[in-house]
Amino acid sequence: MLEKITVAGVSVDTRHWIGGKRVASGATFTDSSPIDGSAIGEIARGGPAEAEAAVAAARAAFPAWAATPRAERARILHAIADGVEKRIEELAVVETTDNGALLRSHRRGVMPRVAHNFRFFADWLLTLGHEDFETRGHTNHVSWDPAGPCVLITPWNAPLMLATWKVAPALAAGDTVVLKPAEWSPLTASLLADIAAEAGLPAGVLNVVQGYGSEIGDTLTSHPDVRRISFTGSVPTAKRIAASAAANLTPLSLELGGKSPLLVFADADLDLAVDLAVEQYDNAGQVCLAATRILVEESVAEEFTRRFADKARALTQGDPRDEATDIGPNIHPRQLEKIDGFVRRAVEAGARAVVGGERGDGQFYAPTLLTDVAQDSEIVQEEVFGPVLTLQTFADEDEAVRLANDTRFGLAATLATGDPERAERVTARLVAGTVWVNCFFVRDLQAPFGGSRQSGVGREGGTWSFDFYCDLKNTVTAPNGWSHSHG
Ligand SMILES: NC(=O)C1=CN([C@@H]2O[C@H](COP(=O)(O)OP(=O)(O)OC[C@H]3O[C@@H](n4cnc5c(N)ncnc54)[C@H](O)[C@@H]3O)[C@@H](O)[C@H]2O)C=CC1
Ligand SMILES: O=C(O)/C=C/C=C(\O)C(=O)O
Repeated sequence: MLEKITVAGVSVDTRHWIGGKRVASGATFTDSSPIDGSAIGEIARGGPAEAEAAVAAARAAFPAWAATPRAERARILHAIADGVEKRIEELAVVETTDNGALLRSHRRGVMPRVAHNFRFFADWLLTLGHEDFETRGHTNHVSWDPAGPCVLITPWNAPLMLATWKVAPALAAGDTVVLKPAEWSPLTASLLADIAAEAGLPAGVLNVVQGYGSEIGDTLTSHPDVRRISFTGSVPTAKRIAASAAANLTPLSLELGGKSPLLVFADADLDLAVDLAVEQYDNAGQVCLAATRILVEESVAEEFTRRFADKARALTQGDPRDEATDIGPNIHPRQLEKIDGFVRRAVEAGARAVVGGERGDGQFYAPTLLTDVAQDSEIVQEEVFGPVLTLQTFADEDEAVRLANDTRFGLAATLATGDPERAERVTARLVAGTVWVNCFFVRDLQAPFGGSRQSGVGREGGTWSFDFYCDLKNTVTAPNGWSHSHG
């Protein structure tokens, strides 16, 4: 196995990063590029031994990192952000080669957000107050104690962005980390380990292990020394992780799938509504937040569908490295099979493809809009995670809300309406972690982020991240040194 490979001109270490050292495994797996299916390189394929070593390193590093003053932890997080900013171009080209998402998005949006994740949580840490209050003359002092080693398991659709949402608050909180990136996009996590070491993060505070979740995951998630597990990915994997974590009652944060609705009311600005709908093809539909179920009021459905189809057909699908490309490939041949299976079964069940409905060359799937779909059908109820949207109509607000809420998910919802009172009424009735009104994907790290129902457990973002990654402690001190009062 080559210890270092060159990816789009960037040197990437293919080994694990454990206790401040590169560690190889006897076995490897092949990482391929979704752009053309070519092999990028052989990556270390970790198992229980590497998981044990990484947790041991995180455990050993914990006391010193937890005792590091907040201001120093924040300084190192800012230094990591500096390192990310210096290497935006490298991170962007490597990520695009690895997961096929648009290079222009990585350059201008995603990688700057990666740096921002570190800056935001570094700064937020310094604003976390010590909530002091009084009870019958006694003082209550609430402190945010570091919790311990955390296992962070992340997906392939936005690999470094989603990983650093977890890594940054965990490190800021004074925890140590074992990061397990997805096997379909392992590379930028390795670059992050280099950047963190260069920024002066002590050995063992951040560890990165590579490999298949099915081989390395259970040792990580059932480990008694692990104090927190944060996972983003699919519902079935979340259930396995939760079962494994149950052995030690390890607290979990789960950010899972979605089948979010876009509700278009007749009073909406229809051009805006169409733009919002077409935006759902972003990242080839591989976005948990995507509003994949378009619900349109009957009176404007025909006009909406016509305008949507015109826009969707004008999208450019192709090489994600080209500036002009709107939609790149899907991550893996297996994911493509899955997407195609969903569409074929939907069409067999009576759905009509108004736009797309078929595979393209290589790992591309045509942006697709399906109509004539039943509310209880698979295509309406299950997350496809590809560029496939459905369109249904509704007669009134009650029906819109009923359809919108009628899945097992509750991650997000988007409304297009010109009536602010309607927006307020409908929002109050929706089951969703985030609701956007006449906008989409406006994100702020201060906000709570997560899903209801099977879209997740818990919230991260701002103080909610510190609630999760810290052990909150209340210290009650008696006046004048002592008291036996407990009434
Ligand atoms: N952000 C999201 O909401 C995401 C949703 N998905 C959904 O999941 C479907 C399947 O995609 P997958 O890549 O198979 O997702 P997955 O949920 O299996 O993988 C996500 C991460 O979990 C790890 N993992 C897998 N099994 C594990 C185990 N037993 N213990 C610990 N970690 C484990 C993987 O290695 C990867 O790092 C997609 O079609 C999509 O519907 C996938 C990725 C992200
Ligand atoms: O970029 C964000 O703010 C959120 C992204 C979330 C996903 O893409 C996901 O988990 O799939």
